[in-house]
Amino acid sequence: MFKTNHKIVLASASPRRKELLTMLSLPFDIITSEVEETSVQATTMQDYVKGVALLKTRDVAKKAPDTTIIGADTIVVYDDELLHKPKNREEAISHLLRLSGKCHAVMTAVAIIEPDGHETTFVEETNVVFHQLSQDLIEAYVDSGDPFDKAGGYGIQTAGTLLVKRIEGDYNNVVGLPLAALFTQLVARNIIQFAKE
Ligand SMILES: Cc1cn([C@H]2C[C@H](O)[C@@H](COP(=O)(O)OP(=O)(O)OP(=O)(O)O)O2)c(=O)[nH]c1=O
Repeated sequence: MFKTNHKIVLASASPRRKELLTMLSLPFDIITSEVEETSVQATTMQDYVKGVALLKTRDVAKKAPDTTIIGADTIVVYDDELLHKPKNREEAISHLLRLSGKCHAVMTAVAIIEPDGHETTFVEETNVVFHQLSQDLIEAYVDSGDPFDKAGGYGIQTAGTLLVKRIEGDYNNVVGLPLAALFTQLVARNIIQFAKE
């Protein structure tokens, strides 16, 4: 469907991002970054998440010259607060209790760094409304182990889908990579083209 003459690297250890990028049917490698995400200072959540995505992507760009690097970061924001990946059972339960019956925002920032150093960043936002959750459902879900590697403490693509009443925006953005918006940027930057037969 598409073609590229760029060597593309995904700067992510997330299996979900790998799966989503695979949907473009273009070859890419994975190189993960080792940066400390907490070092980013920003005045808005959008700037914060962009800063983290850029930090990871720049770190990988240093290790992989002559390539186009794509990196991302996903945050869950409720009531102007960041709900990080839960560190333990209590924190996972507390995140889900807070989100129960309410609407929160999932923001994913994407950074693209081209071989000449050109940087593109953007943030995509999806609103997610949770059902009113019972304590039994919250505990059973937390005890499944699913929340711990995920921002906000749930995965919409796994059993966490049971928590979700509705969403407004791109589903893939919640999973970790707004593929349609990324595609638009890759075409606009002429990194990928339509492969006409
Ligand atoms: C809200 C939500 C988050 N997540 C995941 C997406 C991200 O992988 C993770 C947020 O953590 P990130 O720090 O964005 O990503 P990561 O640490 O998994 O991977 P890397 O930094 O190497 O790219 O939460 C889901 O899988 N489903 C969901 O519904």
